[in-house]
Amino acid sequence: MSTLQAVKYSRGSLQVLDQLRLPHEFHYDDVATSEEAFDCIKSMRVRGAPAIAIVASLAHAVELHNGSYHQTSSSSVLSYIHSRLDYLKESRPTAVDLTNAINRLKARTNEVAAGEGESPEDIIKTCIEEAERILEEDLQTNLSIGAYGADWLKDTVLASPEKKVSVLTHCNTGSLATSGHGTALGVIRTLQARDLLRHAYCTETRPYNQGSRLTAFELVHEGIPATLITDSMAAALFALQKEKMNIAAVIVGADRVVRNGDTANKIGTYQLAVLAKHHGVKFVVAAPTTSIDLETETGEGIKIEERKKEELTQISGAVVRADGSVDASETARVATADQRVGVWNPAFDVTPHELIDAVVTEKGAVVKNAEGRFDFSELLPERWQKVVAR
Ligand SMILES: CSC[C@@H](O)[C@@H](O)C(=O)COP(=O)(O)O
Repeated sequence: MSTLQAVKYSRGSLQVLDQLRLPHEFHYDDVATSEEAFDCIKSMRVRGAPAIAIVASLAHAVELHNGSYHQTSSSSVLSYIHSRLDYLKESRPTAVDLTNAINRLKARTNEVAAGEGESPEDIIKTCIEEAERILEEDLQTNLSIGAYGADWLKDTVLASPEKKVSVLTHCNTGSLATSGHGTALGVIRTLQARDLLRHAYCTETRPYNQGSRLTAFELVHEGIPATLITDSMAAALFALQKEKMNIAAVIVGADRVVRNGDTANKIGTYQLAVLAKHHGVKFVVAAPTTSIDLETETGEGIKIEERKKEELTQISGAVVRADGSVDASETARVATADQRVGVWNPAFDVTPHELIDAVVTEKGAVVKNAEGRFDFSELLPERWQKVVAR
């Protein structure tokens, strides 16, 4: 079975799967410039914190590879690269992976430019190679998150190995949101591979339906036993199915985990954390360390993206024929509300750290300390030092 690929990259060429057409149609767009990447990210043809960072970095790498800078000085190439990266950073504000990737590319190109006799070509080559490393590292990162997450759940909620665990997830955090395997969905995949998973539930994830369009699709594609629910069914699921199905954890991804552990993720995550607490279900955030923002102290400092009203008042999909089959060649956009109604459409919410039991990263699982706070100083000693030194 082939794994789903959000991006296809070789040096000088980037193709990005148009996720707005899923699950009915597979179509890759060529993305060769920063402008094309900006549009692709903003319109959510690619989405998910790690995938956004990967597409921005690689699109700029492609742009550099295909450009001609032979007559330019090192300093002008450096400032060109940095201005393109700054532009890309504005495409979506909440996921910090993008900012972290851009800071990494800037720091690496600064380092090379500061060396003696480095040519514009050296700076360009460095930027391209660093962007490629971001892609390569992400897959390994996700596999590690999967392993640490499955270990943590096995140690924490599995009464006995025979008693497999069921979990609920929200939004999409799988291969389509990353370079492969996924974060929260990566944990579910690893549980399944270890024969520890009883059942996976996924929410529809209104208003953009990443859960029904993407996660449900990935779960079916991977042959994982799964059930789709609407966001509003989570409380009833815990009340009526928790004991029977041994639903032991909610596992979600993150767009930004700040210093005290408060976590921004897809709208609807916070209400799931409240419900999980009420029903004695563990609440786990699975995210790479690139989603951790040590600069921001608490969730109050996170900028939440607000999106256009049509995401609530309209929906698009493939046409269903009278016999129940889906005609992928015919799509329709339909109104689901009076188009004049006022709309509030925050794309993310912040789950307070009090409601989170563990943050699972590629370096291990972090739980709260005796004071009830997450402490990332041991996980990220260098980044921590830089922050506290300020
Ligand atoms: C591994 S992706 C983690 C998060 O980015 C994901 O849960 C999420 O909130 C995605 O939001 P989206 O608006 O689809 O980019």
